Amino acid sequence: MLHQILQRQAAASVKNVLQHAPARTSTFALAAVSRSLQLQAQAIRNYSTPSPPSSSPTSASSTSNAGQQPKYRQFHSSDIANRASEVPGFPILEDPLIHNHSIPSFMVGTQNGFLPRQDPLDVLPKEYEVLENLLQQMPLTLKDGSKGLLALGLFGEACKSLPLYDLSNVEDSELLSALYRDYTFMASAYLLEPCDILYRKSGDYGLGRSVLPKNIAVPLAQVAEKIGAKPFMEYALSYALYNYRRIDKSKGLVWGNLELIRPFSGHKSEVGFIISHVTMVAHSGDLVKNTMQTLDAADKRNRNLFNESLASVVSTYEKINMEMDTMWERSLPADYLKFRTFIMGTKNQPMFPNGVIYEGVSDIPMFHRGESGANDSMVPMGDNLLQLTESMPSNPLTAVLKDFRTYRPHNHAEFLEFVEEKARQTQVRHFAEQDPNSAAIYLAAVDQIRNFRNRHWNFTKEYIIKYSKHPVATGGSPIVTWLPNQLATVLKTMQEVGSKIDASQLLPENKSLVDTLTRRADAQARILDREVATLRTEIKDQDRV
Ligand code: HEM
Repeated sequence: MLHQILQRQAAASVKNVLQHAPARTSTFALAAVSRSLQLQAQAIRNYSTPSPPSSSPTSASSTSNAGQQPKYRQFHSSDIANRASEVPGFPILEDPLIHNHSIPSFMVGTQNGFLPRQDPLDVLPKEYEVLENLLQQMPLTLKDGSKGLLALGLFGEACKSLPLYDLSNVEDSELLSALYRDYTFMASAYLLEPCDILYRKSGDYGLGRSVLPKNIAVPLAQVAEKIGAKPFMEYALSYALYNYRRIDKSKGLVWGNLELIRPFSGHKSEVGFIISHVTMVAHSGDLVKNTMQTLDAADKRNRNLFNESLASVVSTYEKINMEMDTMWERSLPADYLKFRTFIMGTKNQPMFPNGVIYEGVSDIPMFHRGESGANDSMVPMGDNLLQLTESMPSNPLTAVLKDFRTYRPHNHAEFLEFVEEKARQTQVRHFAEQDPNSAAIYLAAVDQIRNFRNRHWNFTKEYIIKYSKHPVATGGSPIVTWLPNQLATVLKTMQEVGSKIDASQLLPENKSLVDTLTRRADAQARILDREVATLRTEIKDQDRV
């Protein structure tokens, strides 16, 4: 396929640039004692803002701030400081500290990347067995092939048997993460059960339940506050990245060795959909490492190291994009809408015009975006490193992009902010553009983000728009206009960068690389404009965000 050939050409040419570059003059030093001390202070600042003392979950006042961004509980951070690598200004774990149960499960690392530090806890302890059993009986199709509570329309009724668990004494971060995942599954299944029933009958979603009962709402708000999350299903903290089990514990996070912990539907395509995210994010440790090296090289104005590090960013994104391409066969387009209902949100969704009241938590209705890959951190990291975020148009669609960045583990959000700020300070794009062959690598890196977003736009057309005229995606963004807002910016950046490169200074292979990438960006920009114009006439409310 053309795009794969072009990808390979890009990688080969980037390698070529490097082969012709003078030998490296410095190496990236990962650990420095003085830095470690600063990191210790930083880590303690990041993780020790104490939360207010928790009281009984049955008291409304104890969790009344659950709709806002909660405070963070006290974490013991000495381990973080000792095992964090030298990075200019952000503690990144070199060692995921898998035995540590007092720091957050999600912390950016060079091994675990954006995945949790330890594999998710797959079965709840015995004291939560009613919750565990409900979740086991919940999916549309159970493991033995029989119909589960959601298929029978009995889930809401069955929830009445759930005790009001008091989570005020739970401090173990692994257990907190599992409880958060499981209560968010309970909440989404409960709120969206009527929509799924109607959708299966008529293709319409109707209205969801507007009150979350206190035996789900209170413990959910409580656990969300403890881990610093919103009290609603999230991409990383619940549905996708805290929802896999290794079949053989000694083997890697690869397709064939992973199964799902919590399905909504139990359909093979749901497994493929979720696990494909995990196998992509399994490469994110390298992405973090290479991103940090690129920032460090730009900071030091070390051209050779910059070229080498940015080329490694390109090749890591290439692996991630190749993994993404397997989605087509792991999760079939015609199946997607069979399980998608349950990952919808309560914000910007016609099914929840008045939001949701969390009984026993607050009388003010809450609105939350639904689970979405938009809350993955790999592309936002690339956007920030390559300074694409600051090129996004100033409009309500870009405001949605920024809002999505608050729906992720706190440490990921802080890391993204750090990368954005550091890239701005060191002027990554400008530094790349000062040298034509660096600019060629920069263009190849932006092209990987294009590759991701373009395939992704194809997914959206083939898995969703082909089968549904519902105007908003699971995260609450307008289905036709939001993704193209970002893809168009990427294409425009490629056109700009490509047109400024002095071709006479390029290695011969890079001449054709730059030419091919720039021309393709031109063509895609024209096609995208036409597609969006047509789809806007077919699907309503595309200007509403
Ligand atoms: C069948 C496959 C997929 C479909 C149909 C799909 C659909 C969507 C849709 C409709 C959005 C718009 C945001 C919203 O939810 O409101 C979105 C955003 C996003 N998704 Fe996916 N997605 C798929 C797979 C993936 C995978 C495997 C990843 C990998 C991490 C991913 C990452 C993203 C990202 C990063 C965004 C934000 C895009 C941007 O910034 O331009 N998605 N997705």
